[in-house]
Amino acid sequence: MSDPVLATLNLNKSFGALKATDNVSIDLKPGEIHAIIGPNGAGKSTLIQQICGGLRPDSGQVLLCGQDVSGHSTQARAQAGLGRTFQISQLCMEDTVLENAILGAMGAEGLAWRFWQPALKRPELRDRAEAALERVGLSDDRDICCANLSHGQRRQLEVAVALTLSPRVFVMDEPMAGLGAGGSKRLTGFLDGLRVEAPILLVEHDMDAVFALADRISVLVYGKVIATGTADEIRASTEVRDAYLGDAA
Ligand SMILES: Nc1ncnc2c1ncn2[C@@H]1O[C@H](COP(=O)(O)OP(=O)(O)OP(=O)(O)O)[C@@H](O)[C@H]1O
Repeated sequence: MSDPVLATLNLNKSFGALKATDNVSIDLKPGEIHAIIGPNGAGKSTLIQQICGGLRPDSGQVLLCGQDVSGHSTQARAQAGLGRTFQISQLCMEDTVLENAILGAMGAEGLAWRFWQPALKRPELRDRAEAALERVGLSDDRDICCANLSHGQRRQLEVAVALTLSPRVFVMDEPMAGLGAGGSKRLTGFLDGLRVEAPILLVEHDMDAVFALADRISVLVYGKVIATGTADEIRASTEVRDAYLGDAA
C-alpha cells in the first residue's frame, strides 16, 4: 500500500464549547480523490483550514509527504506542495487570465507583491503560467479580463493558478459551487484526469460529482468522521443515510 501524500492525525479544534473537528484522522493516497462530505456546519471548512494552515488546531498533526507541517505557515505549506482552490474565488477580477496565472507562479517562487510589474516580463514565470493555462484549456482566453469569465472558467482558472505551484496534492473546497449542470460535468471530467498528476482532497456538496469522482469518501458529522469507504460502501451505510444522505444515497 502506498504511503499517504497527505494525512491528518487526531486533529481537534473547538470554538468555545463547540467541537468543530473532533479527533479527525484522514489520509490521501497517490492518484486518489478522497471526498469529504457532510451537512452544513459539520466542520469541513474548519478541517480544510487546519490542513492548509489558516487555522491552528488545538491538538493533532498535519503530515505532507510524511513531513509534519503542523507548525508551518500557509505559504510554507503551499511551497511544500499543497495546492489549494477556494470556496470563494480568490482571483483578481480586474487582471487578465494570464496575469492571474503569473501571480500564482510568483507565489510558487515565493516572490512578494512588489515584484509584480517585473514579474510580468520574466519569461520563466510566463512559461509556467502559460503551461498551467494550457493544461486547463484556457490558453485562448489568456488576455480576457477575469471579471468577464464565466463562473466555470473562473473555477478552471483557480485550478490553473494552483497548478503553477506544481502541487504534490490538491485541496479543493467546493469547486462545483455555482456551476450549472454542464459546467459541473466538464469540471468533473477535468478533475478525473487531474488526480494522476496530484491526488485531490475534495470538499463538495454536489453528490453527483462526489459519487462520480471519489475513490474514497469520508463523512463528517458534528466534527467527527462517522464513515470512510468507497462510494458503494457509503451509499450502503445506514448511519450515513440517517445522518446525512437520506434519499440521495
Ligand atoms: N471562527 C469561528 N468561530 C466560532 N465558530 C465557528 C468558527 N468557524 C466555524 N465555526 C463553527 O464550527 C462549525 C463547523 O463549521 P464549518 O464552517 O467548518 O462547517 P462546514 O462543514 O464547512 O459547513 P458548510 O458546509 O456550511 O460550509 C459550525 O458550527 C460553525 O458555526
